[in-house]
Amino acid sequence: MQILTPHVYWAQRHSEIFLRVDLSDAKDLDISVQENNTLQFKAQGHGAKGDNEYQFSLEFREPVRTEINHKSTQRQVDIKIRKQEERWWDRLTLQEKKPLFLAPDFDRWLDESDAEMELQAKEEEKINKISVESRVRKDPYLGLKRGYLFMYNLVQFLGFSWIFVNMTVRLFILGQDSFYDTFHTTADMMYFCQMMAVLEVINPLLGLVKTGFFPAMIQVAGRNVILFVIFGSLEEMQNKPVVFFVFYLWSTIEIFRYPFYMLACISTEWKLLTWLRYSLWIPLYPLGVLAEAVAVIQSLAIFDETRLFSVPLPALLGGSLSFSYTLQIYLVLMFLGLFINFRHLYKQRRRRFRSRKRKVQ
Ligand SMILES: CCCCCCCCCCCCC[C@@H](O)CC(=O)SCCNC(=O)CCNC(=O)[C@H](O)C(C)(C)COP(=O)(O)OP(=O)(O)OC[C@H]1O[C@@H](n2cnc3c(N)ncnc32)[C@H](O)[C@@H]1OP(=O)(O)O
Repeated sequence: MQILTPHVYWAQRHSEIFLRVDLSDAKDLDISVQENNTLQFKAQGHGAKGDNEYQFSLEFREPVRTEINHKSTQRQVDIKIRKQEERWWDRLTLQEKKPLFLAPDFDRWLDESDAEMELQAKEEEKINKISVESRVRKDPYLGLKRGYLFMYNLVQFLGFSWIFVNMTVRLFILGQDSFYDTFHTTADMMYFCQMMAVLEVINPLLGLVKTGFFPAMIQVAGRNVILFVIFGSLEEMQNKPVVFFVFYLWSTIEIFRYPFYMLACISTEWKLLTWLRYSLWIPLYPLGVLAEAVAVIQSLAIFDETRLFSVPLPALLGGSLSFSYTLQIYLVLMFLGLFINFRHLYKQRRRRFRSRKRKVQ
């Protein structure tokens, strides 16, 4: 009886061999690797010579493991065999002359260097997976932390947007007249947002964000002195145009900063928003500090006059020490704070754009 041989296609990787046997609807498969390192294949199926029994054997170039992985589909039989040693073979069979029924499987074919690159990519993928998994495992509260930060940023974004839109609309409708009652129309919301902002000092302490504690403290304390001490406690300050400029400058940066953080919480980035977050402060920060300094200077005479927060002194030293002296020291601190935070933001900007450039390369 004539022995029919199917067409067999092969490809290899460093650790395994793939065989594709061109036999459709194969049944009664008998596939094994014998002790002499030879693969024996026998099956009933539809091949080049119609429905028949087909068989072949292949003595491999180097030792292989005896366990075989195979899958029969409607079109073919796929066989995977592991090499004993992870090594690239220069041919499949021990005999130099290639059997006639054997051909390269070009769908799977890789030469040695491509296979090495594939191996490397797989290794890297494995390492990445392990590092992501270990990060998640290390921090079981990651979802909770991100959820909290997302909500915090959302609330701040809504608060500052309300202030910004309210002031802009009033500016368009009332023109310069809107400068004089900024405080009465927006102070409640600003109080709320700035009280919440205290969390921005606590968050880095709890390790929730990578922000430095000092820059955040300077920012929050600096604004709260202006809001609660200068504007909040002196009615005479509340209808001055400077309130408009201070609130407008604060809210302009925040309507970009908080959405940027919200996106960071869901590992998303919009390039334009990132650029605005890390660029707008360049003009806004000095202008903000200037407006705040004007507010402090305008308040000095009022504190002298009202003696609010003045420290009682022995009669010999002349009654009381006006709070305006403390504010004069604070004015110096403000410019020191401006310098520290300007440098911090400049570094953050460089880090951000440098790492983005590296990612693009
Ligand atoms: C007791 C005595 C006190 C004396 C103080 C006296 C000095 C007073 C001087 C005060 C001057 C203040 C003037 C100021 O009020 C004027 C103005 O504000 S004018 C308007 C313009 N202002 C600004 O542009 C400043 C805006 N503010 C800020 O940018 C921040 O508050 C600041 C702390 C200055 C810097 O932010 P940060 O360090 O957080 O930088 P990053 O945004 O790059 O964030 C670093 C990474 O942390 C992640 N992060 C941070 N916060 C969050 C959050 N809430 N949710 C999620 N993620 C967050 C962020 O994504 C970064 O991560 P990654 O590096 O992975 O991207």
